[in-house]
Amino acid sequence: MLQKYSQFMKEANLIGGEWVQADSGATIDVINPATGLKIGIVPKSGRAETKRAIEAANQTFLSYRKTSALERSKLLRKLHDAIMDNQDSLAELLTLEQGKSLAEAKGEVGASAAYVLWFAEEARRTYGDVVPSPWADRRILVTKEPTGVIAAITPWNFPSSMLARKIGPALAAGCTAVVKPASQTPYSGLAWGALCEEVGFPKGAVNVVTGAASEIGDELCEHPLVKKITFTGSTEVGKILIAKAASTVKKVSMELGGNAPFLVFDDANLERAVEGAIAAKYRNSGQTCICTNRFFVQAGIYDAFVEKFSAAAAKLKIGDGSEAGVQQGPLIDEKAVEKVEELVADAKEKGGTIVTGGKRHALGGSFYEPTVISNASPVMRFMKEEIFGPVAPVFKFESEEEAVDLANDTEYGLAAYFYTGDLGRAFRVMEGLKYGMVGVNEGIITTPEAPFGGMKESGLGREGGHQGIEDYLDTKYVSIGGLGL
Ligand SMILES: NC(=O)C1=CN([C@@H]2O[C@H](COP(=O)(O)OP(=O)(O)OC[C@H]3O[C@@H](n4cnc5c(N)ncnc54)[C@H](O)[C@@H]3O)[C@@H](O)[C@H]2O)C=CC1
Ligand SMILES: O=C(O)[C@H](O)CS(=O)(=O)O
Repeated sequence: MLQKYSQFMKEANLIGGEWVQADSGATIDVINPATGLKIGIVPKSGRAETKRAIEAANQTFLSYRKTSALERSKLLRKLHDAIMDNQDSLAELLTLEQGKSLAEAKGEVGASAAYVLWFAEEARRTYGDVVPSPWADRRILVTKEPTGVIAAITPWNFPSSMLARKIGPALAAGCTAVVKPASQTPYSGLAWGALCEEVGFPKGAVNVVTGAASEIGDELCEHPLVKKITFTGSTEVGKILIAKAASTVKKVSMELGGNAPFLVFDDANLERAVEGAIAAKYRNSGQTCICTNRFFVQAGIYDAFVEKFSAAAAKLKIGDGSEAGVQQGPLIDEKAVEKVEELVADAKEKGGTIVTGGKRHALGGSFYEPTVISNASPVMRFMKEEIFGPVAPVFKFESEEEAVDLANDTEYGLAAYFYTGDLGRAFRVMEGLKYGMVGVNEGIITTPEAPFGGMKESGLGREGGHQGIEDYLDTKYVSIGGLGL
């Protein structure tokens, strides 16, 4: 039973340090995906509220940018501690609005804190350069300065950790932020606003606005005081934002859609591959941008893999994420289930065999059975379309070259995984895959120390790693003469 979340359930927007309602008084209902019941409301804000949030963020930026790196680092460490001190409450809120199991929600909150801690440390390492001057009487400096007001637009599938990957580096660099969480999962983002206030970030450093996505998005993309758009979500929306941001030449970071391949070679450790496959497919009920979308298994190990993988998938415990032991919750909404049903029907029409699952769960609502489909073929929609659900199509391949070609046959390039016991094959395949992130004999790879991001139409920029803060800094070259040297 969820009992601790209410303290963070903010039903208002945070603008310039004030918790306010929409100008019109309009609200949006927030629904628990597990029950279909309303859990609360949030303001339906629009352009006017967003404009005020941008202006508040800019006013605060004028002073916040002058804080020392050490000051910012200490504030971020306090934010890390506050998140961890409230991990259970924040996890309950996350499960309530998004549906994932409490265990996964706790993991996401922990990951959020880990990203904040990483950028607390990175805040003090935004080094510039002193360059040997070509002129005897001049000195050359290269400095790093905070970009300014940034706009962070986040998805419903990881409403906390996706924000951490944006707010963390922004505040570390000396930027201020206007955040637009997904309307399906606004409370985690609003809780971030409350936590930032609680630990002492100045009023206006973090502003959180909920409401009509396109209205808020247009204001964020068009307002001249917003210097950067950082977005996590679908490639379709990412392209809209890139185009709109062009009008004022804003910097953009885009973490977009995926179509992850998972290759299993005959020489793989089968038990390890099955364990990695379950983790890489069914985390968050398959609703992650780096979930495996296509399994490619070499002919010699195909039947054994399908048998063990489907048996493991069938054992997953399905239910309301707030219940103890639940491993897979509901999909986010009815539309998501209908998309999954379409893709499964297409596969069956084109010769796919349902080995386990393949239909809505007996719990009803937006629960769907963990599904494995064998005899998958490249003519199926799975090959090109992101499933974003607990369905695993398993394709067979003969040669290493064929596997890499099949894996790369997509406009996406976010994450890829493969299992092999052969070192030479590991390097050939790692270097042949056109993806921003590759798991070798591992199905879970995300960590703050590493740069998260994709190639091709999976995005621009990186989040995490030492690269993650660079997107929030501007480089300035200074040539100093008249020194009488
Ligand atoms: N590359 C990555 O790290 C990740 C990518 N994704 C991708 O996101 C998708 C699922 O998440 P969704 O939230 O459904 O994606 P979405 O693209 O529909 O929405 C993402 C965010 O953009 C907002 N939005 C939608 N239209 C907008 C507009 N015209 N202007 C401004 N904001 C707008 C939404 O309200 C939400 O806050 C999948 O394609 C998934 O692959 C999700 C998580 C991580
Ligand atoms: O939204 C997502 O899919 C996340 O990027 C996945 S992860 O960062 O939690 O691995």
